[in-house]
Amino acid sequence: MTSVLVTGGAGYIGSQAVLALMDAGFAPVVLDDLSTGLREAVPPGVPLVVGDVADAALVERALRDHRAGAVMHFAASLIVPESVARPLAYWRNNLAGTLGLLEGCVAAGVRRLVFSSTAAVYGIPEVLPVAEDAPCRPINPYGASKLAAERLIGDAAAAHGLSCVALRYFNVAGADPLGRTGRRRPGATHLIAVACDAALGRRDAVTVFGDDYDTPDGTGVRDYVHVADLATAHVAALRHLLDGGGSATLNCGYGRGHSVLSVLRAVEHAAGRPVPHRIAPRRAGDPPAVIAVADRVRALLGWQPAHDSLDRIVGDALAWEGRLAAPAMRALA
Ligand SMILES: NC(=O)c1ccc[n+]([C@@H]2O[C@H](COP(=O)([O-])OP(=O)(O)OC[C@H]3O[C@@H](n4cnc5c(N)ncnc54)[C@H](O)[C@@H]3O)[C@@H](O)[C@H]2O)c1
Ligand SMILES: O=c1ccn([C@@H]2O[C@H](COP(=O)(O)OP(=O)(O)O[C@H]3O[C@H](CO)[C@@H](O)[C@H](O)[C@H]3O)[C@@H](O)[C@H]2O)c(=O)[nH]1
Repeated sequence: MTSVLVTGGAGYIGSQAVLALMDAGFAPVVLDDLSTGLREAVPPGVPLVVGDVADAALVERALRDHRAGAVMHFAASLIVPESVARPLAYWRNNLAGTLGLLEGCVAAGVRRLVFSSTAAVYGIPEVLPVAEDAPCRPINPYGASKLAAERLIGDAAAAHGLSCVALRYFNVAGADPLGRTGRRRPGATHLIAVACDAALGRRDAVTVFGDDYDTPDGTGVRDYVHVADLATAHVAALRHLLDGGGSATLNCGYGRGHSVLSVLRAVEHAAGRPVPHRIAPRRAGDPPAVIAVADRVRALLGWQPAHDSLDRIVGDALAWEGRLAAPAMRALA
C-alpha cells in the first residue's frame, strides 16, 4: 500500500483528498500546522504530524518515517483579500512552504508530487474559457505566490528528476457526499457557503458584488467544481505519476459557468426557502467571468467527475452546513 504525505490534510480540500486516498487503497499521512485546519478533520487512524511544511528536516523525517512514495501539497494561505493586506506572509507561506517541502522531498528521495494550484494564476482571462497555455497574469499576491510555487517546482523537477501534476482548481465548493467532511471554519466568504448560511438563517442576506458585468444576467460567472470530484482528480494524478507519467499542469473545472444569481436560485431550490440578497458594488479584484477549458485533465488522467452539477454541489454544501448548524440551533432552542 503506497503511503502518501498530504500537507494541509487537516483543511477543507486536503481532508477530502485524505478520504479519497483511503477509498482508493492508499495510506495517507497528514502534515499540517493546524493554522486553519482542524485536528478533527483527520480521520481516526490517519497519522498526523503537526508542523510547518517549510521545515525541510521535518518533511524529510515524515517522508522517511512513513516510507512515503508521493506527496500531495495542499498546505497554503489562500484568502485573496488577506493576501493583498499581508503579501509577505502569503509569499512566505506559499513560496517558502513549497521550498521547504521540495528540499525535504529531494533529501528523502521522494519524486512524485501533486500540487494545489489555482485559477487565480490567470488573473483576468482575455479569452474564455481559459486554457492552460493562456497567459498567467495574477492580479493579487495569492495568485502570484501560487504561480511562483509552480515555477519553483518546475525548476526542481528539471534538476532533481521530480515529476509533478499541478492542478489549477477553479471554484471549489460542496462537501463530502457521505457527510464525512466539509468546510469547518466559521465566517465563510465563498459564495456557495455564504448563500447556505443565508438559507439556514445564519446571516440576513447575501451581498451580490456587482450586477453590471458583461455577463448574461450582469453578475459574476464562475466554474464551480465539487470538492469530491477534485479529490478524485488528485488520486487520478497520483496514479498517473506512480505509473511513470510525466509532469503536467491541468485546469480542474467542469468547463461551465454559473452566475451569482443562478447559484442563489440553486440554493433556494435545495433549501426550499428564499435566500434574501442585496445588490452592492463590484468587489475589488473580481474578474467578470472565469471558466475552464477542462478537456486536458480528462484526457490525460481519465478523470471522470461524478458530481458535475450545480444542484449536487449546492445540495451537499447545504446538507453539511445544516449538520454543522444543528448543535448550535438545538442549543438555542
Ligand atoms: N478553496 C478554494 O476554493 C481553492 C481554490 C483554488 C486553490 N485552492 C488551494 O487548495 C489548497 C487547500 O485549500 P483549502 O480550501 O483546503 O484551505 P484550508 O485553509 O482549509 O486548508 C489549508 C491547510 O493547510 C494548513 N497549512 C497552512 N499553512 C501551512 C504550513 N505552513 N505548514 C503546514 N500546514 C499548513 C492549514 O492548517 C490547513 O489545514 C490550497 O493550496 C489552496 O491554495 C483552494
Ligand atoms: O458574498 C459573496 C461572495 C461572492 N460573490 C461573488 O461570487 C463569485 C465567486 O466568488 P467567491 O466564491 O468568493 O470565489 P472567487 O473570488 O471566484 O475565488 C475562488 O475561486 C478562485 C478560482 O477561480 C480561487 O483561486 C480562489 O482561491 C477562490 O477563493 C464572484 O463573482 C463574487 O463576486 C458575491 O456576489 N457575494
